[in-house]
Amino acid sequence: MTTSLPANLRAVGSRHIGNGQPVYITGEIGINHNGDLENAFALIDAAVAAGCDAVKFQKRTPEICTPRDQWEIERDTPWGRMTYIDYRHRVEFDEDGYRAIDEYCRKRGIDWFASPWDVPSVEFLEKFNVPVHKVASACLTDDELLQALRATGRTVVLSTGMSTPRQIRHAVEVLGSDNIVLCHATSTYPAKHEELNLRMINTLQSEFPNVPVGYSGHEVGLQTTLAAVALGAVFVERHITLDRAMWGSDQAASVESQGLERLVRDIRIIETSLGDGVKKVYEGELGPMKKLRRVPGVVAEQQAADAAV
Ligand SMILES: C=C(OP(=O)(O)O)C(=O)O
Repeated sequence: MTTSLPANLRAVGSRHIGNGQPVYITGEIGINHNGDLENAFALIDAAVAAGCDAVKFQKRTPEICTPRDQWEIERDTPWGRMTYIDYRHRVEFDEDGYRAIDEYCRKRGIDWFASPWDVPSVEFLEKFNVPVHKVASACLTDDELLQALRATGRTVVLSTGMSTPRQIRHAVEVLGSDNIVLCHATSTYPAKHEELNLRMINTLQSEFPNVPVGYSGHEVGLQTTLAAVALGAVFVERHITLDRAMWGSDQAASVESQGLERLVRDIRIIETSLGDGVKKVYEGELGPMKKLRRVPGVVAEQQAADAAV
């Protein structure tokens, strides 16, 4: 699993995340499937139609992830009134469910992975050949979980919402910097634009120069995620939904299928437009140069000489 790659690239199955690679775009299904495999398949279809590289889920062991004092609290759900712990089970897929998802994603030609929220969920996901694991911002301080993820040898995407710089540094140390992708995030749903702090992408790039940096967005709208790509994010994750009005805590801050198509289209345009930062005179500029420049230079020779330096 861990191979010797250039320092700023990370393996994701047969692909790579990092500079010079297409942005790895993930449609975060999370629990927006509401425990229904047909919804999950429809969301996978939407991600494939948009051109996403992957879909993502969240995997929890409800008894570990739900504080004991919350278990018996009753709530109204689309499936009737039930306790919180029963609801948490209702939105989890079992092994058969994930086998069906695995098969469907293979058939549709898209990667899938998940954020395990506890150690048994890491073991559960390891039964599948997932290309990468993700650490949710809420789990960044869970050293036991990070150690279990490190032991898998797979690339780990570490989200950094709701975290202090010291906590981020510690998590990077526990995971090891050579096998992770860092992800800037603000963990509010939806996140306010004035709290997105997108320049953190550059701060993370400077502090961890050999670690690819991405963005996990929870804002309303698409422009700010595109700005994240313009700032150099090489991994992007947005929640996706079949309908923002559906029941569920993450639906309202999610992107519907048409928005997702626009997002992927525009990310591909931006990444192509960013180029390599090396100045050149394009063939197509020679005609306008001839017409518009009063003092012609010797472009071809100079360009060849510059390239030789
Ligand atoms: C909540 C998650 O991630 P983030 O913190 O990036 O939103 C997750 O991956 O489950």
